[in-house]
Amino acid sequence: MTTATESSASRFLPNPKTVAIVGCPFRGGQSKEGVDHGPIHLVQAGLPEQLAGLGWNVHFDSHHQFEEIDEKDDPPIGKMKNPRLVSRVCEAVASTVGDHAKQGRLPLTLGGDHSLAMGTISGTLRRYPDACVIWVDAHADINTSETTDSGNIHGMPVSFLLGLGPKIAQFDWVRPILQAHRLVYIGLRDVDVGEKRILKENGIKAFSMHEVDKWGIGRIVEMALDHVNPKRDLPIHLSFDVDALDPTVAPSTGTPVRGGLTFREGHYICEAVYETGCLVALDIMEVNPSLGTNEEAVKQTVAVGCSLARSALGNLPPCL
Ligand SMILES: NC(=[NH2+])NCCC[C@H](N)C(=O)O
Ligand SMILES: [Mn+2]
Ligand SMILES: [Mn+2]
Repeated sequence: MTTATESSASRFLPNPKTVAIVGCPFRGGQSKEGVDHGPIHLVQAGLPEQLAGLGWNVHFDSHHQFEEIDEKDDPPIGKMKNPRLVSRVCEAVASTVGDHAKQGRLPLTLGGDHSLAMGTISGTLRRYPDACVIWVDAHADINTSETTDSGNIHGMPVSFLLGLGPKIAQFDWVRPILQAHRLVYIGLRDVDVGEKRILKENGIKAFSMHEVDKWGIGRIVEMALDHVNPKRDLPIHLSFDVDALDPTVAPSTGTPVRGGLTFREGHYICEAVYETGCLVALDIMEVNPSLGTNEEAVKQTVAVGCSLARSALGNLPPCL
């Protein structure tokens, strides 16, 4: 018989395990309204209580308060929209996430748009410099200020984390940087031309939906782990954009792309990462309760955000 404590062994977290929920009501990395309400809905749906039910000490006081910058004081830099705002918000998130990690807590960041991962991953790397990143997404989010078409910074956090593209003074704080071989993608299916070139030039490993179809999700997660964490002894930051899931599974998100992960494939990734005992930080991003055709779609997406987090934090299917 496996008890909750036995099955929750973690290589990096002190016992009893503590999760710090970092709610980030932020939308400045893209232009659609509503994604800033994502974290509020996830918490209202009972996520803190659900994690407590899995045996975690749950740290959650309130959502992150961000400074505001008037739009007229934040003109685009090149094509990049809201650059100063995004930079300052992510810098604040980096120190919050980094501090939680230094206190031995697992930061669970609720987005908000995916530009926030520039902050969350920077924070993780301050505590765990050898951490690897598993980025689950329909998109590569690796545009630079030069390759972006949209100008939305939620399509660029990875390039900043890797130190790619032109140096931009406002983002000087993004340190330490992530090494390309410590990053792996799962779920890609909408990658811009410039992004494809960047992935190739930097030898970044990516498992698109084509490979998921070909190998099945079990093999894919194994191959992804073999790439970034061959001995299963490095800390893992899992950054999960809910648009990695098929829009029939997670409809309420800003940039849905058909042909995505099934409900089980998405949850399997989270469960398998949990099982490594190496998870040190988790992001659940891009839940937008203002989008989706009806109330049911919103509820479903919020519920899926919560269940992905539960799976990554040890909620294995009942017979396991
Ligand atoms: N985090 C996301 N949902 N990113 C979508 C990015 C879409 C597109 N590649 C862009 O640069 O704008
Ligand atoms: Mn995406
Ligand atoms: Mn994303």
